[in-house]
Amino acid sequence: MIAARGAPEIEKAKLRLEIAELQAVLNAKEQQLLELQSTISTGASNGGEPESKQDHQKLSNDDIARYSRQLILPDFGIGGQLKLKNSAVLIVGIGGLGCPAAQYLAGAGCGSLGLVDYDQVERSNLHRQTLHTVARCGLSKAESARIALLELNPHCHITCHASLLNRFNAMDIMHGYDVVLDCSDNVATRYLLNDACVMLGKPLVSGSALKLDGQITVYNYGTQGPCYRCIFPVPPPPEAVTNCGDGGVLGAVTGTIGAMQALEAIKLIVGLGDVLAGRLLIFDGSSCQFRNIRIRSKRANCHVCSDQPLITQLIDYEVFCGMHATDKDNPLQLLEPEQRITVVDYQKSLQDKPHLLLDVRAQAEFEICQLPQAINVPLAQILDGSYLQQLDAQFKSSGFPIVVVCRRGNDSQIAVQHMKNQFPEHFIRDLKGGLHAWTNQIDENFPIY
Ligand SMILES: Nc1ncnc2c1ncn2[C@@H]1O[C@H](COP(=O)(O)OP(=O)(O)OP(=O)(O)O)[C@@H](O)[C@H]1O
Ligand SMILES: [Zn+2]
Repeated sequence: MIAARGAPEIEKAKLRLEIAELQAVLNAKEQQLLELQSTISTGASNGGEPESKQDHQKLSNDDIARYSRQLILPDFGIGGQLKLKNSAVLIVGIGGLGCPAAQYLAGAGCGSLGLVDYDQVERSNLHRQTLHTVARCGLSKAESARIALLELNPHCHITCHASLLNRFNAMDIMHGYDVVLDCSDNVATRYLLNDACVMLGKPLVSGSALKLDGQITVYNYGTQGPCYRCIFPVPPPPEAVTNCGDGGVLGAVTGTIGAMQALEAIKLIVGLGDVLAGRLLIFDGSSCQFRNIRIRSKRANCHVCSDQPLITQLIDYEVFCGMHATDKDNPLQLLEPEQRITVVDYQKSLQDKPHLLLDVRAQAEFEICQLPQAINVPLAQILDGSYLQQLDAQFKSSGFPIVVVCRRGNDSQIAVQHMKNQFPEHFIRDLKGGLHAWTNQIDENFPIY
């Protein structure tokens, strides 16, 4: 069943990745060299930290030529450019938001950028994560972004943190930066960044995007600016949260919000315009409308930013939110092992026999790819009972075994659990690991998304 992909293609991809990895090592060495050179000239070491304590007093001729179009802006000028050159910005998440944000900050001449991401580049990132490339699939996102950013602006000092930001490393990583950008994709990281920014007294430029919609605001700005907890004292229930991997997103939407995050960071550093604090900008990409809504000011009894905070050190945010901070290896474990069937067992013992294969993904996903014989019944129709009424009639006549499949084997478990309540005696199994397991274990030519 498994068809081998062309050997030269695999060889080519391997070589491209090897080149990218070597380039990442080379960049890290060049960065070390620059740091050593600056240690020799200043007599002090910054231990690989951002050069936030830099005090450039002058622009070079290269700076003047490079930044000329923004230098002539009356409210920006030499003073603004020098502030940017002496600034350090930390970007958490080098994905759909973090890539454009980093690109505009490096391009504008931000002196130091810190890039935090635990993940590696995947093909499904490329439509929106504009700093990564085909050749760098498999490379750490932080390293991949550094390669692209140094090509754009070799004067930018870039520090890569290719690890998960958590309560143990956050204060250490964040303390040297002037502004933090939340370009992450999960609630646990949002609370972590908020609390750490409040404790460290740093503004947090927070962005999010899903489907065709986006939002951006600045938390913890000045004495009156609310923090994330002032607005959301308690996390949402896990089932109310959707990420881009499940809900989908258009790259131009993350690009819009990421670029605006860079703009707010530049305004904060330079002292330009009205910072988007105490307001939330909502972007509706489908009607192309921006709405600016006022959000509440600081909450007098906020657990972290009030005068008598209850939270004075970082907590376990995954436990607090009941959600993971990573989307890696977090499969739902809802069913007992005997209520599930592996792709190998399904293929061997059931696929060629009469059975009902229900695919519970949304119709748009079913149209991308489907297993032979699969019938599309989106999860919502199973949960609202509308499909089960039909099924009841079919059961009485056929009694066929039922297998339920989805993309990764999470929704299929929810469907099986629901159906089992109605038909406890019937053979109903969830296809363990879903279509991803099918591609990985049965047919590598089956599309993966
Ligand atoms: N606590 C964290 N520490 C480091 N990186 C984080 C943390 N939380 C989220 N991220 C990173 O933030 C980025 C969010 O970007 P985005 O949602 O566009 O990417 P993605 O996870 O690659 O998307 P997809 O869901 O399509 O796979 C990801 O690259 C993710 O690895
Ligand atoms: Zn608060």
